[in-house]
Amino acid sequence: MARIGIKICGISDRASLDAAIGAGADHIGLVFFAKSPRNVGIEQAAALAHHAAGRAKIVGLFVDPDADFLNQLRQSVRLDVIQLHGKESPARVAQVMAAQGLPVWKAIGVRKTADLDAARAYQGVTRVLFDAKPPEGADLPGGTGLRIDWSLMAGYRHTIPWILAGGLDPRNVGEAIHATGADFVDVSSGVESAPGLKDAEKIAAFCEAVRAAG
Ligand SMILES: O=C(O)c1ccccc1NCC(=O)[C@H](O)[C@H](O)COP(=O)(O)O
Repeated sequence: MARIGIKICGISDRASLDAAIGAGADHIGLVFFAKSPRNVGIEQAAALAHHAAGRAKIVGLFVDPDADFLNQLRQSVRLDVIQLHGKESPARVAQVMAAQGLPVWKAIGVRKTADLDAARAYQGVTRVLFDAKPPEGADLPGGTGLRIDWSLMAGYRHTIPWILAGGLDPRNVGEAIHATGADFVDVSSGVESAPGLKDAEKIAAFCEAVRAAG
């Protein structure tokens, strides 16, 4: 089996960034969403992206961003991937891909099989990221620690490369990989000691568990 991709999302300080890369994460998520405890400012993000250059890819995570914000941010922050984690339509996702000229990942909230089918509308996107669907009216659309019912994904025929997210942690990620066949996993709150505070030991344990499962 090829190496399983790992994204550690919601990094906001240099020590956690080094811990994630040192543990073997290949993608680092920077959250640009003011309501999130993981939100990073433009200067902070620029410094983190610069520090990670050549060692890991930087995924900028946005919730229904407007074009001005994306354009302004990209003047300062070097991104490798844009992750759209809001209610972006397939047409809006295609627009962002064309305008920004970067790989785009679209997050899809999953509670039932029909939610997996919803991903088919996003053909052409670089990857879809299946995350647990938060309850209606929740403050955050992601980084919630909620988990997908992995049995929905067993044997599912995907038509777009995908990533498994939602409630993963060092203890359950091996089982999640075996249950779903994921070849790319994403984690945020499962490697934190408090919301927004990454824990280097948990990051290392998570990456080790992914390697063991692969
Ligand atoms: O992490 C956030 O705070 C966040 C805020 C708004 C939109 C998305 C957000 N995170 C997206 C991610 O890619 C998370 O890694 C993913 O939702 C999994 O989170 P978790 O269940 O905490 O591992």
